[in-house]
Amino acid sequence: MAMAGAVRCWRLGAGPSSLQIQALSLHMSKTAMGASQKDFESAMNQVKLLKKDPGNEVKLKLYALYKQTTEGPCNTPRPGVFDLINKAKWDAWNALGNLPKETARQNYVDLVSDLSSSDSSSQVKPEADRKQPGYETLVVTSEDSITKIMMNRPAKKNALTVQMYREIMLALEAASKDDSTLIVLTGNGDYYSSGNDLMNFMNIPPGEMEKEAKNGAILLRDFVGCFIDFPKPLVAVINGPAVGISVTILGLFDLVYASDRATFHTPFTHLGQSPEGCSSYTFPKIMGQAKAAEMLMFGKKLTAREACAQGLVTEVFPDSTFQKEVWTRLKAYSKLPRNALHISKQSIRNLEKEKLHAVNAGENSVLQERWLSDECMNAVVSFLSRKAKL
Ligand SMILES: CCCCCC/C=C/C(=O)SCCNC(=O)CCNC(=O)[C@H](O)C(C)(C)COP(=O)(O)OP(=O)(O)OC[C@H]1O[C@@H](n2cnc3c(N)ncnc32)[C@H](O)[C@@H]1OP(=O)(O)O
Repeated sequence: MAMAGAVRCWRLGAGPSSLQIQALSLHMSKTAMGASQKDFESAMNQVKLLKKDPGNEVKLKLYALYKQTTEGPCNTPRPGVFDLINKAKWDAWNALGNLPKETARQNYVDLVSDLSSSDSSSQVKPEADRKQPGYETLVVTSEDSITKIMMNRPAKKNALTVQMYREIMLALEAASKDDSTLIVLTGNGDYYSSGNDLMNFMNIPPGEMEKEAKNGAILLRDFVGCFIDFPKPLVAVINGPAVGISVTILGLFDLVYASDRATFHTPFTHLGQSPEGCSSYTFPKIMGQAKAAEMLMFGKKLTAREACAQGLVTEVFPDSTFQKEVWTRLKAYSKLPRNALHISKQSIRNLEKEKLHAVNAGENSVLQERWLSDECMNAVVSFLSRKAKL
C-alpha cells in the first residue's frame, strides 16, 4: 500500500547503532516538552529507514497522524466504495476526529520512536549468528521466514550416515515448530546427495546382521515418516546430482527446484535393493508406470530437464544463476500468508497420509530382507573395493 509523505519507502539504510541513537533522541525529546516540528521531520526521515515493514495497520495509523499534523481534521469527501486503498486511508484519518495538530504530531513521533526501537532490535544477524547449533552433519539456518537445512558432508558427496538421518529428523521436528513459513533441504558442494552412505552397511558383526537390518528399517520408516507428516511446505533445492533415497523422497516434497547440472539416479536393482521413500507409490503417480519402472527398476539416470518433463522436478535453472533465481523466488513465496499456506499443504497431504504410511511400512519390510541378501552385500563390497582397485 503506497502512502504519500509519511510512509513512502522501506529501504535498507542506516546501521543499528544510528537507528538506536535516533530512536533514543526522539524518545528523549518527546518526554521533555512535546514533539517539535524538527522532531516530526526527523521522525518522517526515520520512517524511511525502517528495515522491517510495519504492516498495513501501522502504516495507516502513521498516514492518519501525518495528515492530521500537516492538514488538520479530515474534511475531504470519502472516496468511492471501490477505491479500497484511498477509502482505508480516509477512514484512518477521519477516525482521528478533531485531534489537535500538536497531539497528532506527538503521537506520530511516539509511534515512530517505538517502531525504530523494535526495528533495531530485530535487525538481521550475520550468517554465523543465524546458524543453529547442535548439528554435526548439517548447517541449519533461518532467515526471511525460511529454515534451510543443508547437508554438509561435501567431501563424501553428502552421503547420508545414520547420524545425518537422525539430525535431519531433528531439524525437521524443530522447523515444524519454529516461525518459518517454508523449509528448504539442500546440499553443500557439488552434489545434492549421493544417497545412503554405503558404510552404514559395514562393520556389522556377523551375528548382528538381522538386528542391524531391523534397526535400519525402523530408522528409515521414521525418517520417511517425518517427510510424510511434515506440516509446512517442503522445498528441495537440488544443487547437483542426487542418488538413491535423496531422489525417492522428492515425491514427498511440495516444490523441487533443480540446477541444470543435477541428475536423478535410483540404482536400486544394481545395489540388490528395492525402492523406498514411498517412491513405489509416488513415482508411478507422478510420471506414469512406464517411466517410473525405467527409473526405479532399471536405474535409468535422468537429467534435470528429463526429471522436469516427467513431473518430478518443478523447474530447472541454469547452474550459473541457480542460487540467485531460486532464493529470490523462495523469498517471495515466504511472504505469502503463512497459515493459509500451511493449511493448503495439510489439506493436500491429509488425503494421502494413511496410504503413504502404509506404503512406507511395506517398502521397509521388503528392504529389511534385501539388506540381508547376497545381491546387496556383493554390491556394497564392490563399491567399497572400487577405491582399492584404483
Ligand atoms: C539406515 C539405512 C537407510 C537406507 C536407505 C536406503 C537408501 C538407499 C540408497 O540411497 S541407494 C544409493 C546409495 N548410493 C550409491 O550407491 C552411490 C555410491 N557412490 C557413487 O557411486 C559415487 O561415489 C558417486 C557417483 C556418487 C560420485 O562419484 P565420484 O564423483 O567419482 O566421487 P567419489 O566416488 O570419489 O566420491 C567421493 C568420496 O565420497 C564417498 N562416497 C560417495 N558416495 C558415497 C556413498 N553413497 N556412500 C559412501 N561413500 C560415498 C566416496 O567413497 C569417496 O570417498 P573417499 O574420498 O574415497 O574416501
